[in-house]
Amino acid sequence: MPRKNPQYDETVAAAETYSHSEDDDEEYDEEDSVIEAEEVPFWRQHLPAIMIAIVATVASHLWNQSQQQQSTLLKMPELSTQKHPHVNDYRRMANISFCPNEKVTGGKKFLKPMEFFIPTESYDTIVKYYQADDVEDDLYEQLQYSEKPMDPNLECLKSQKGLKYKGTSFYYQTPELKDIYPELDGPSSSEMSRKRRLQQPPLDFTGFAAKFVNLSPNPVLLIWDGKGGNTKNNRLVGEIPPFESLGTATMPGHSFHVTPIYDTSTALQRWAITLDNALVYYEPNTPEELKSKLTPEQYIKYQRQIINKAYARDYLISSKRTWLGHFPPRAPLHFMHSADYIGQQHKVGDFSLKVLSVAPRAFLIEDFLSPEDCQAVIQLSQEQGLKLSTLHTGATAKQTQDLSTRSSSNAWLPRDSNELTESIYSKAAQVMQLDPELFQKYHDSSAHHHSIAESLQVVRYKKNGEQYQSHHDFVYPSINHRYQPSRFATLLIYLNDVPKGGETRIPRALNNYNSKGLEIRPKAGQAVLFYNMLEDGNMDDLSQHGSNPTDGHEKWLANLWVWNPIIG
Ligand SMILES: O=C(O)CCC(=O)C(=O)O
Ligand SMILES: [Fe+2]
Repeated sequence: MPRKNPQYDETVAAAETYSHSEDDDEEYDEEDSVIEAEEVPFWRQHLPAIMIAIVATVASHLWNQSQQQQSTLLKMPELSTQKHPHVNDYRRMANISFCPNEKVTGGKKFLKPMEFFIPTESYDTIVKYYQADDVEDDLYEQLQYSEKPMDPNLECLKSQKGLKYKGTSFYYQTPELKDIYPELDGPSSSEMSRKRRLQQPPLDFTGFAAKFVNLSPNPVLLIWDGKGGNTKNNRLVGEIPPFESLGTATMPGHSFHVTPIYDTSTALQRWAITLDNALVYYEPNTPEELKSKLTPEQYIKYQRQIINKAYARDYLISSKRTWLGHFPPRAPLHFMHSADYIGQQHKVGDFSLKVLSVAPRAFLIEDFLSPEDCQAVIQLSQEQGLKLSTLHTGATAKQTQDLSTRSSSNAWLPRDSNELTESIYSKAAQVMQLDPELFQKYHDSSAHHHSIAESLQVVRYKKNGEQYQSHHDFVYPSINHRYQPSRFATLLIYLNDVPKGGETRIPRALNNYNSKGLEIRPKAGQAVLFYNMLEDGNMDDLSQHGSNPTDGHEKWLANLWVWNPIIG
């Protein structure tokens, strides 16, 4: 997995090959990054030296960090290294059924049943998904399982006749304006005036998430063609290992291509991406060729992608949204606050959450921190030292710095830095109605079994126009991970008042009035909670957000990212 170690320069980070291991306490950073494609052959040639440099850099970083933390460490409860009970009976296959007359419903408003059809060749792969749940094979490492699968769905699957298997699951139906503004949808308004009054003004931001899948047995590089179609503007998005995928935020009409990893001048395939064609496949071989050519390990990975492709098509038809996740769909384990209409209030203990946006779900929490606490957090981050912020493109990519995308600096504060950070974590858990025990500091390879929260990321934007372009906070997990870990929710905590510029912007927030979507002016001590995932397990493309450039005033905020179901 990519590390967020700021010392990891882009050349080194690009040298990382894909791996499932969580090997230190490093955390993800955001996506949307690009680096010069021309650099790639260099690091390929120098791979051994670079690998040594990685080990040395990470080791020295960890050592520095442990030294730093020891000096500030307080007496905190012993952290568990056990798998937390909240994932104990987790089943990846829980939200689908292959049995006739068994409707799987999410049991919630806006969750609608849907049918999907997958090829019958995928029988073995489906059985293995059930078996992996039985034995908790979290990274789908076993090719064969000795135990017989237990799930009754398999009997139903076996008894199905036909060219495809039919299954049921559910999708989240994006609310419409009439749901969000019930007062404008009253019986008094005639059909004509209702239409006039309920209309999203054309949004001035048209970006969206796109996902690229590599169905070839060779790794490829994904390259954004850049502005103006000049090859000089080409930017590397990242490497896509065989039968894996890579996502990035893009704009309509932008084009991308893939190349072999040793020859960035040969475009194997090129796509112009649109919102209704935002999930694309590089598939140079026929299924028959692949069947004869692939190892059993590769073939099952290929099959997982084929099932996902079929599911994605049916999901798009039902929900009208791109499926950015992986089959089998799995609703988040964590509680999600509902958001029925703008202005709705939820009382949670000492806090009140006010709905700012229904799609995506975003809430304002006043008085989350006192002005003194805000200052103390800023000071703590300054003592630690802020470093230029970095970016990454998801589970399969590296990270880098791109000042035109993200120009701020940041510092990371673990939960147990002091009593104040400790209290921020308990408040965050309270606001999200999640178990505070799950918000642990995570620091070793078993981390994903016992924490759902990253360290607090304190961010400073200088006053001269620093910004963060629209991006998604979710990451795209590998298809070969039973938990499909991703950033589920973001809690933004504003640490100072910013009278002009620097607004948080959610540019695609559904609303009746504003072409800019939703803009939030930072106010010290206020927090904003939004979800990056939907209740059907898909990533929420509408959660795309950014920070407007500052305009004469510094901006300070803290990000707290919460993962579902655990940190991967
Ligand atoms: O600065 C903001 O308002 C948003 C920050 C953000 O989206 C991030 O750091 O991921
Ligand atoms: Fe963000």
